[in-house]
Amino acid sequence: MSLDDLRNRIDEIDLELVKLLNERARVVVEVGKLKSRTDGPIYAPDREKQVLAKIRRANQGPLPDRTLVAIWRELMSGSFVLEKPLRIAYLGPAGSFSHTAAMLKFGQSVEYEPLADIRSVFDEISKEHCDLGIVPIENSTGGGVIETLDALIETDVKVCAEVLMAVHHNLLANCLLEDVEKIYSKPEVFAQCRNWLTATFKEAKTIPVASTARAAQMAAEEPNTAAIGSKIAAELYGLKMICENIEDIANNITRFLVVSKEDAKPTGEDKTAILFSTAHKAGALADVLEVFKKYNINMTNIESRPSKKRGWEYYFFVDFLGHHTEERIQIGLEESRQHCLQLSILGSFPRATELL
Ligand SMILES: O=C(O)C(=O)C[C@]1(C(=O)O)C=C[C@H](O)C=C1
Repeated sequence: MSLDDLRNRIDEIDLELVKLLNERARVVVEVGKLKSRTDGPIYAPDREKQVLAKIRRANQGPLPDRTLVAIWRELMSGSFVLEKPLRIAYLGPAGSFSHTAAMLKFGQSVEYEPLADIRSVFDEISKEHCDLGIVPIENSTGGGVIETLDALIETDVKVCAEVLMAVHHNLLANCLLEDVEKIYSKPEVFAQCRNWLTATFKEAKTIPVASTARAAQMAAEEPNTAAIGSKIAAELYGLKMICENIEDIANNITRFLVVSKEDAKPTGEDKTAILFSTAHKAGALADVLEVFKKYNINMTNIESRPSKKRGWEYYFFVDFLGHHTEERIQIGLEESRQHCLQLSILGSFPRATELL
């Protein structure tokens, strides 16, 4: 076949695809009507997981799964607009890693709300000004994100999904490396680039700010100043990437949580996040973990934060495999409660198994 023949065939297929996509969209409109009658949440993380798993199973190539998943994510982004335009809050300004994670997860068709700090993301959900929020919770090099952990203690939002994203840091500036006197970034990012920073600079001052995108914005306005952030932030704020991939560990992954007023329905491959506090006495945490062992509750993360109410009392954050509606987990959590001052379920959500 000639090039023209092949292109004619592509044109025919494209027209069929447009028809099919709109046929799908008309069904989505019906789903939206049903949900508005039952007041159900628009974002259905369990169904999203099912749809993407079905697409992967059906794929016989030559397109890679990754391409089809990206297309279907964009389709579902369009579905939100047809059902109810979603507003998604993230730690801004535009160009932050949270922004990139949000765009990869929820696509181009939804509305995004950049906020000045992580706590504001939680507050916007609590006040129902936004439908969903996306916040970093832990990084494979730097560990837990304190602002997110504290906001989970202090607000009533639920966790409905998680997202894993590879994060690469770059030194962004409009001056030469040897002229850099000040570096702005998020404290967690300095921690992820600690060895590189000590090896590269003797004198440059590191100054913590709320986000990497804010750092880039500020660096663009001040002489002899750099920021550590993403390639996207460099492009948005007119900075050059003077050193690339400066993270100490190349495989640097951040886990984000999607927060909302409701958690997710079971998918068969879920995680649950809980928060509990124990009294300051010997073996208090061990007693809770003993119950987890008894009910085969398999933990995937544990973090602690001071209670800020009494000295040496802590809140513990635990993630484990399974959904809180499973009987084994319900019984296990009830028994755990007896060893806690307080225990709350932050939410169950589909387990993320791939990078975005
Ligand atoms: O099935 C739903 O609940 C939908 O909202 C439809 C749909 C889709 O386009 O397939 C949209 C977004 C996701 O939340 C999951 C599914």
